[in-house]
Order: sequence, then C-alpha cells, then structure tokens
Amino acid sequence: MSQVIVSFNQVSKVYRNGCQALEAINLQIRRGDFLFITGASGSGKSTLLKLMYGEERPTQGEVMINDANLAGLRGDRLSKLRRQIGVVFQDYKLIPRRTVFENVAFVLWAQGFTRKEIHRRLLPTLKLVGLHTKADCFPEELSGGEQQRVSIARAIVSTPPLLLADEPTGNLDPDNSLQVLKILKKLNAIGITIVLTTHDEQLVRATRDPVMQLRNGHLFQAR
Ligand SMILES: Nc1ncnc2c1ncn2[C@@H]1O[C@H](COP(=O)(O)OP(=O)(O)OP(=O)(O)O)[C@@H](O)[C@H]1O
Repeated sequence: MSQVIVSFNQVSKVYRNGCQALEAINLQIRRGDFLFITGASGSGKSTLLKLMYGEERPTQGEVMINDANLAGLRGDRLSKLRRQIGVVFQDYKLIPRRTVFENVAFVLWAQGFTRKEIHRRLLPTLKLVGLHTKADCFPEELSGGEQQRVSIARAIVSTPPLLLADEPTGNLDPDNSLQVLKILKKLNAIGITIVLTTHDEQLVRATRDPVMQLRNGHLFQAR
C-alpha cells in the first residue's frame, strides 16, 4: 500500500461565528492519488483544503500531513511543512506588476534558492504548463487560462509532493478548464498527489479518478 500523505481523523470545523463548516470528517489520501472533492457552494470544500495547508485549524479531531499533526506545528516547522504543499486558487492570486518569470521565481527566491537554481528550474516548469514563450509577459497580458497556468507553475516550481487546487477552473471556459485538468493529470503522472475541489461536472466526467462529495459539512464517497 502506498504511503498516506493526508489523514483526517474525526475532524470538525466550527467557525468563530458559530457556522459549522465540517463535521466528523474521516479521510485518507495516499501518495499518488488524484482526488476530486465536489459539493455545492458553502458545503465546506475550501475549508477542507484550508485545514490541509494549515490556514485553518480544526475545532475537533486531527489533521495529519505526512505523519505530522498540524495542530502541534507553529512558526518555522509549520512553514517548512507548508513548503511541501502547493496551492492553486480560483482567482490565481498573481502579483500584477511582476512578469510571469518573476511571479514563479518569487516562490523560490523566498525559500532561499540561488539565482542559478531559480534559472535552472524556471524554464522546465514554464514549459510544463506551456508558457515558456510568455515568461516576460505581465499577468494582465495573459488570458484567464494562461494566468491559471502561471499559478500552477508557481505552485509546483519547488516540487512539492502535494498540490491542492481550490476550484482551479472556476473562472475558466470549458476548453481552458480541460487544459488545466490535462496539466494536473500530467503532474499526477510524475508523482504529485492532487486534491481538486470543483462543482464543474464536466471536469469530473473527464476522468475516472475517485470523487468525494461534501454535503452540509459531511463527506461521502461519490465515485
Ligand atoms: N472565515 C469564516 N468565518 C465564518 N464562516 C465561514 C468562514 N469561511 C467559511 N465559512 C462558512 O463555512 C461554510 C463552508 O464554507 P466553504 O468556503 O468551505 O464552502 P465551499 O464549499 O468552498 O463554498 P464555495 O463553493 O462557494 O467556495 C459556509 O457556510 C461558509 O459561510
């Protein structure tokens, strides 16, 4: 059996305003999995991912990443674990006045990579997402699909074993959505574990990967 990379044990999340976003979630994701999480708006998808990268903490239960309990991690140890996790958001979150190259390089620079290593990694990563000819463009000069591919490049340039994608195709048309899915499948084929939230049925139907569905904070196996 392959190694468990994410494990939720009876995890509940109640926000400070009393909103119960998740209830008694049990989930195990193994290295190499490609998992879809679906569910209606407000069903708890983003909250589930936020718990995985430590942006939110559970009210009850344990979230383990690679055998480390996130609850026990603070400061440097939490930052170190977060570097093992790439995150892609629906709204790309690119730095507007920086080029494609700089947006992706910034992650490596912040992690202390040398200039030489940054240059060594950048071109293959941009090639992987089909943007090597756009390295000097600014985000506003790119289509939505291209901007999302920059954000994928940024998430994977430091080669994290786990990639979380929160509605990555939410702002894209069907063609661009499938292109993004194709890239994520390619990353999965080279060993990156992928968790993708979506309410796009077409995207889910495009593959045969497992699907879990959130309904009112409860998680069910849907495929
Ligand atoms: N910071 C917060 N404070 C209070 N309640 C919150 C907070 N974030 C989310 N919620 C609530 O928790 C529930 C789950 O929200 P979440 O964003 O996880 O859902 P979602 O499935 O990702 O929705 P969408 O598809 O619309 O993005 C919702 O009822 C939401 O209003």
